[in-house]
Amino acid sequence: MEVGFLGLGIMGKAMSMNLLRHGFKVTVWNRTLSKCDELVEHGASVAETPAAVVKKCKYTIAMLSDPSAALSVVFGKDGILEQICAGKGYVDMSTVDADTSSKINEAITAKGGYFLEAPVSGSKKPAEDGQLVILAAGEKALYEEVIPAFNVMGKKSFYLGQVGNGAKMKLVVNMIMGSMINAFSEGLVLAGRSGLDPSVLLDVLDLGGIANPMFRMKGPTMIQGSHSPAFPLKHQQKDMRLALALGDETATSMPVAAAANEAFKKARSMGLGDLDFSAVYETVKALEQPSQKS
Ligand SMILES: NC(=O)C1=CN([C@@H]2O[C@H](COP(=O)(O)OP(=O)(O)OC[C@H]3O[C@@H](n4cnc5c(N)ncnc54)[C@H](OP(=O)(O)O)[C@@H]3O)[C@@H](O)[C@H]2O)C=CC1
Ligand SMILES: O=CC(=O)O
Repeated sequence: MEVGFLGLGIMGKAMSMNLLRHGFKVTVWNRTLSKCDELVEHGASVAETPAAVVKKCKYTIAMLSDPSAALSVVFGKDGILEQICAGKGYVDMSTVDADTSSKINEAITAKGGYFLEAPVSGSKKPAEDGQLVILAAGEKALYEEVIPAFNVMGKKSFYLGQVGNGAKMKLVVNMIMGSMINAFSEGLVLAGRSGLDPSVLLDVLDLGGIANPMFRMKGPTMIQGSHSPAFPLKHQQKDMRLALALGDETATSMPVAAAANEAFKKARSMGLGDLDFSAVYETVKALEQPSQKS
């Protein structure tokens, strides 16, 4: 199967590498073209523009940072719309909001193409291991045609119906995740300031009802103050912002998520946006320790 792949960041690189490893013929494009070199070493072809990828491939997958990147690759100069036509499919796996996905869907289908949104749950390591959870919505026929690619990139694919449902599901999941990492950060700092060993807290958590892979994986490096980016904090803050907007639309009160978003914004203002989202821990550590007397 031949596929195009747009966006070779942390996720896109790992996902397209998996496709190559499993025998797919892959044509890649990245805004910073030099990032294509490593994929070429593993057998990929390169195209100069998104339009050139679509011209060459029946199916094109995108994994881009945010709504503005997703829109510019479709609507911009040399973008997807210049070449999409009947018989070609476009699958956007970026995390965006439902409005962005719907705009892209309308434009692609107006040209006769097929569209599927398919954001993913899982980070750098699951992407490398082909263990993502894929949240697809849109054209069912396209979903069925690209299942062989999803099976290589992920461990489970959900088909969620109309365009927008994939985006919404992803935002709900990341809203929960972003709130959890904040509560976890506060717990680690509280343990330390209470004279407890935070690494013992990790062991206690891991044996109880709130044990989870995120605490298990991130806890030890957070305690060391190491936040090498797997999921960049700026993207987690984007997801909180988009989830809160979904909360506005649906009149859903989310005070916990709103507080978590403020913490991520604070982290960005401290220059931590390119680090892993676990760096929100540093904002809690940076808060002045209240005096014991007051
Ligand atoms: N990292 C993770 O753990 C996960 C991330 N996601 C989501 O996946 C998406 C990608 O994440 P990730 O790979 O981590 O992000 P990165 O920041 O590593 O990569 C972002 C990619 O988007 C490209 N890009 C940014 N702006 C534009 C633009 N205006 N036009 C064209 N290309 C652009 C970048 O190109 P360039 O190289 O030129 O900058 C790069 O290829 C995001 O939506 C994120 O929320 C979902 C699940 C997990
Ligand atoms: O979007 C991030 C993830 O870990 O999933």
